[in-house]
Amino acid sequence: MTDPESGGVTLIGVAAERPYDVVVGRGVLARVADVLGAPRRVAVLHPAALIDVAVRVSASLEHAGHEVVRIDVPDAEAAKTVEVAARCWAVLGNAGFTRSDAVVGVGGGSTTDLAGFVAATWLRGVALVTVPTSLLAMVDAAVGGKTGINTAEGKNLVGVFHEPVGVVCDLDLLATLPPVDLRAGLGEVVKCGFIADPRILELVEQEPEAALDPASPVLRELVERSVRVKARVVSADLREATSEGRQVGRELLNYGHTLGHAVERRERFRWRHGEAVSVGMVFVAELARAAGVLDDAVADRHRAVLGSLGLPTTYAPDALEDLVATMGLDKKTRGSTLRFVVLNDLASAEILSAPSDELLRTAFAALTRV
Ligand SMILES: NC(=O)c1ccc[n+]([C@@H]2O[C@H](COP(=O)([O-])OP(=O)(O)OC[C@H]3O[C@@H](n4cnc5c(N)ncnc54)[C@H](O)[C@@H]3O)[C@@H](O)[C@H]2O)c1
Ligand SMILES: O=C(O)C(=O)C[C@@H](O)[C@H](O)[C@H](O)COP(=O)(O)O
Ligand SMILES: [Zn+2]
Repeated sequence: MTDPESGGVTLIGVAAERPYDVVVGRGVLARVADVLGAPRRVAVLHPAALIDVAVRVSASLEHAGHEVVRIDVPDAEAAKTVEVAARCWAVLGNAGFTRSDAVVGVGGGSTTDLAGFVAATWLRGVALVTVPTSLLAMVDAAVGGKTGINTAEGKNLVGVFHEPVGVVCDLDLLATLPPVDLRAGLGEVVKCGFIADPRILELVEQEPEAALDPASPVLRELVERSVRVKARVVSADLREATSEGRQVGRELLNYGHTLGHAVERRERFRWRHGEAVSVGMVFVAELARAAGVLDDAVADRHRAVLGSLGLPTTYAPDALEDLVATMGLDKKTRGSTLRFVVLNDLASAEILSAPSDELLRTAFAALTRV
């Protein structure tokens, strides 16, 4: 819903045990204090690169009477480790954080995933507000309550569901986001287009350069549409518990992630998440085509849309065995049965279980062809 009284701020509701809003607008950082309400201790987690934003958020919290502790965490995936979480727990313990206190994550998806994990685990759960600063975190990571850290065995293997009490997306922050990270965020935006909102695909196809411009109204529309997709899917299946047979619940949001997460691990997290998901979506499109469930037009559209944004659409030909081993630990896998979210049409998905080696090889061969 857009609130005309609030200067073009859009509020998108998420139905959780305690429903919350995603605030989307420009110059909206002060809303963090509104979300937190009565004064308390607040830990603001942020990477050094975003200290200016963290200081602004902290100042507005202090102005509202909160007692703020800032915690500088490593940048990007280096934040998502048990060692970093333990360092944050130590700060909270030493500062006397109780169950009435709160954690605020200011940063990209890596920071909000870590902040969520720390908030979920400290005293078995304190309030969390996410302040996503990257496109990817605004449209995906900061919304929906999935928190997590990585282990040597793979991506997000340790984590809990812990919904934020609010999400504040200040679009002005995208002005400083490096273009490579903006592009990676569009990987998740395009995912939302394929799984639920084809208008997103049309907007990107019509003006890919506007999608890559942080000041453009097109990008704002893409953000709002993507957040709506995420909010709708999450609200219907908060704990990713309702995929049954071929029915797809929250696992829908994992489109492209089965192979994508394996690529991230294989690349030692030097690839951006959104880049790996881009390759992962092309792979599942090829898998669905090879399995005879997806027509050529929709399958080909994956490569075309992602390629028009400069996202990767091919991968190393010799990697399949290694990737299959890593996918064995994907959260959708049951026993030794690999399960993939595939499309049978635009905005229509099903689960493809236990694909044969031949099917996997066929899809992978198509992915490695330039
Ligand atoms: N929990 C979820 O539901 C969910 C969903 C999608 C992705 N994720 C996770 O999110 C992570 C990826 O998030 P990401 O792409 O935001 O990566 P990121 O957090 O690593 O941020 C990318 C880079 O952008 C910088 N940055 C962020 N905002 C900036 C700004 N406004 N100005 C300048 N620099 C800025 C960061 O410092 C970092 O160097 C992955 O770990 C992924 O697994 C989680
Ligand atoms: O919110 C979800 O559910 C998602 O799957 C969104 C994904 O974009 C995100 O990368 C998520 O962190 C992946 O989750 P995982 O359960 O596969 O670790
Ligand atoms: Zn993702």
